[in-house]
Amino acid sequence: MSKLFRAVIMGPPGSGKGTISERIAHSFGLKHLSSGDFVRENIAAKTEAGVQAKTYIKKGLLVPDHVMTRLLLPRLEEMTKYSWLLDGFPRTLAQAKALNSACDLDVAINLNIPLETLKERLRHRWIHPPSGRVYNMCFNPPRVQGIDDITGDPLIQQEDDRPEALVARLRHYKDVAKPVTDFYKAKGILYTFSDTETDRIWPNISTLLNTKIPTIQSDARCASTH
Ligand SMILES: Nc1nc2c(ncn2[C@H]2C[C@H](O)[C@@H](COP(=O)(O)OP(=O)(O)OP(=O)(O)O)O2)c(=O)[nH]1
Ligand SMILES: Nc1ncnc2c1ncn2[C@@H]1O[C@H](COP(=O)(O)OP(=O)(O)O)[C@@H](O)[C@H]1O
Repeated sequence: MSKLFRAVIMGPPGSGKGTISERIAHSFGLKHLSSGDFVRENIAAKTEAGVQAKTYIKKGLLVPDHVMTRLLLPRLEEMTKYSWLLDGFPRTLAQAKALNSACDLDVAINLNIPLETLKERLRHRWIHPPSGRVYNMCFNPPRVQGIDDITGDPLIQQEDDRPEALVARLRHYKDVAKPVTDFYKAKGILYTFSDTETDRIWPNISTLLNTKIPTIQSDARCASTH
């Protein structure tokens, strides 16, 4: 039977999901699917779910589960031929259950980063909102300070990356994420990585995926010869 590789990556805001997802996509040839990008695409295309999502995002809220799953699951159906890594979804147990009924995951990567580290990182985070590109003035600065490398547009700092807002976001994250990590732990696919530096976490994730991906893709190759 053909078997592709399917993973999710979870972690609090600023834990490095975006950064690590890019490295995984690049090193292992998986498609990096970001829920935030899907939301932005749907808003730009003015789909029904996109119009609904926009009303929540404008207020700085998470998109409700039923809107999010309606927006995301059809996109995953378009990906049945590909191995992928999903970043930013699921964020709640309801989303994890919806995803579970749509596909079988191989691995759930969970990033566990100390609060002080997250606060420090997000203080230095600058973003290019139209593309979602993220910079860090210490870790991966833009070529010209305050300017997006690709478009030359000015970069901005997000309101909710301010320290006071961040503590509330992180507390909320913990409450909502715990049932999701418990769900994946019970399935035996949860892999938690704890450190203060992405560069120290990355080799461990790479080792894990090296053990998981070759076997799965060789299955897929056998299947494709029939
Ligand atoms: N100093 C330092 N900064 C890092 C490290 N890894 C990532 N960063 C930076 C890049 C960004 O400015 C910020 C957050 O990283 P990401 O945007 O990759 O995180 P994530 O996608 O989890 O955040 P989000 O859910 O979008 O808020 O921290 C690291 O090991 N050290
Ligand atoms: N799984 C999800 N559940 C609910 N809302 C989501 C989800 N993924 C993305 N969103 C919405 O889209 C916005 C942008 O997502 P993302 O790019 O991941 O950025 P952020 O770092 O702000 O979470 C989020 O702030 C949230 O409102």
